[in-house]
Amino acid sequence: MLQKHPAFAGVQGPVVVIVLDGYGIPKHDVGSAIDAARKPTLDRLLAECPNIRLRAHGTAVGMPSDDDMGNSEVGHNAIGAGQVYAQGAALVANAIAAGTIWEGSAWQEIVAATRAGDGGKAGVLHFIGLFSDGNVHSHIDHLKAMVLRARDEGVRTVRIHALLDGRDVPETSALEYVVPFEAFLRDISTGGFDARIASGGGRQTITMDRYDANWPMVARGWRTHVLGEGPQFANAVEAVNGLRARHPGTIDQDLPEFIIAEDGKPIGTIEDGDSVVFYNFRGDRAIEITRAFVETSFSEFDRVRHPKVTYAGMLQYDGDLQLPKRFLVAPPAIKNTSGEWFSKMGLTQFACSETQKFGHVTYFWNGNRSNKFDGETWQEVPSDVVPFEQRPWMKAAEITDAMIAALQSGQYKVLRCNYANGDMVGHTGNFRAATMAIEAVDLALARLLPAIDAAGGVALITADHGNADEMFELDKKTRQPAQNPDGSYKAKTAHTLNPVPLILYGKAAAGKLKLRQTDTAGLSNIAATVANLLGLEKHETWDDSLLDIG
Ligand SMILES: O=C(O)[C@H](O)COP(=O)(O)O
Ligand SMILES: [Mn+2]
Ligand SMILES: [Mn+2]
Repeated sequence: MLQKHPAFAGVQGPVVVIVLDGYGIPKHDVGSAIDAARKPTLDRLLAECPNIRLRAHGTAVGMPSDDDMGNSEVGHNAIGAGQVYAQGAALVANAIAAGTIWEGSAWQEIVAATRAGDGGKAGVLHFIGLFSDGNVHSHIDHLKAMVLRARDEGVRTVRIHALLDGRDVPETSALEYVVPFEAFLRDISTGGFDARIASGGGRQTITMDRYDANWPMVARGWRTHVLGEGPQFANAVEAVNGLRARHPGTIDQDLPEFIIAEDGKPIGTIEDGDSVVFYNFRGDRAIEITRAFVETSFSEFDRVRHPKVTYAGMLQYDGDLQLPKRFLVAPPAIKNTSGEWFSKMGLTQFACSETQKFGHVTYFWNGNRSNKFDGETWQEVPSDVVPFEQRPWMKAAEITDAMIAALQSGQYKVLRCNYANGDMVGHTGNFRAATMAIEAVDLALARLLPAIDAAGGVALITADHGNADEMFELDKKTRQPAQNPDGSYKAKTAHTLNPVPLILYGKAAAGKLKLRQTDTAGLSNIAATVANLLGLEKHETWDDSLLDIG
């Protein structure tokens, strides 16, 4: 059990953690939607309340290096678990470097199903995944290593289904990946080995939906990858150029699907006897397409055909649901989360967000666990299914309504929510909309904070990583916002490497409680800080509390 704190009995009312998704602390005011936003509440909090900066990227959240930006998965894992685990990106890179990935039964079964046999028809090995080096969902180097290994182990035909990124990497960078990769595939396609990109499309158009927000997107991906339906091109370079010409101004993540065909026939439909590796390591956007492949009875959309394939995920995307059963690398085994221990202490917990971030504040928060702990209540506000630059307020008001109702009910001691705006609108690259997104969050806080005071509680206001703080690409050398020859700036859609704020709010804390800035302060220190605010000592596995009890 968590011990009573020796010096502090805890605040009388509830402790609320508010995650402003994608709200980093900007380095430059140029290109910062956070500087540009009118946000009187946040400005007042930063001026009047104890606040510090937290590290939210790189090794501080379990990424392979400090050049890696943070993301929602690793950020919410760190906040909820109070600890840093080596995350998917690092686990896969290590498994490839050490060669352990090839020794596992999953890889061997994938290869055995498609290896050229004596006379029998060898199947095709398909790789589907996000085609970039963003390292949030996937890394193209992992794909390269698997294609080479498959060739060396006797697979004859490889087909790649490339989801164009432009969201974790610059918004129109697809050809920087496609051109060298098609050249690499041509180089290695000798001696009877044949590897080619067979289909693809923008990641926000096909396949990579999450949290059941937009199944038609997954259906469209199925028709593309499995059935080979869509506009045809001779190769992926021509596809990207052709689609850009047909859809001027469309950034990579939003491009439509494409099919590579010869004489009108798609070169890489997925058939009985083939193997399929979904090579994203991150789960949220991998679960729906995985279900479409592995479930026998399936009613989310009409699959038309359900090929009998040997399917593997790069990781297991949901351990509780065992989805999928076959996976190449074991996911991090996250234990002793704050949700679990607060539950063991008999504390009631409330978690709320809108669909786009609902799994973040529940599943990721609880260490990738899809079931609730005792005493937990989860509330999902359905997200709009529209481009978020058209509705940058998203569901901030409705999440606030739900939080206020939960606070007024008096039923919960520990509450948490996620406002998706700064991140989801930040990913569109639309500066004006991102500014409005931050303003919507500020309005929401202006309503929520008085309800916390009325309940005698406190809030920790923070973020999981930056995004809206940098809406223009930075020059690689100077790290300043990069200008085009005509003086304009290039929009940036990805997360940032910036720290995030941690603000301690509440009349119940005023004057007595402060936050300690340390060199290493990061997201994984939040769980222990919450425990202290509840009058408890941290669990021994959690990183230190940042609460200064005066
Ligand atoms: O999946 C996405 O939308 C982006 O790749 C990462 O964003 P998130 O980590 O904030 O969800
Ligand atoms: Mn996020
Ligand atoms: Mn994001």
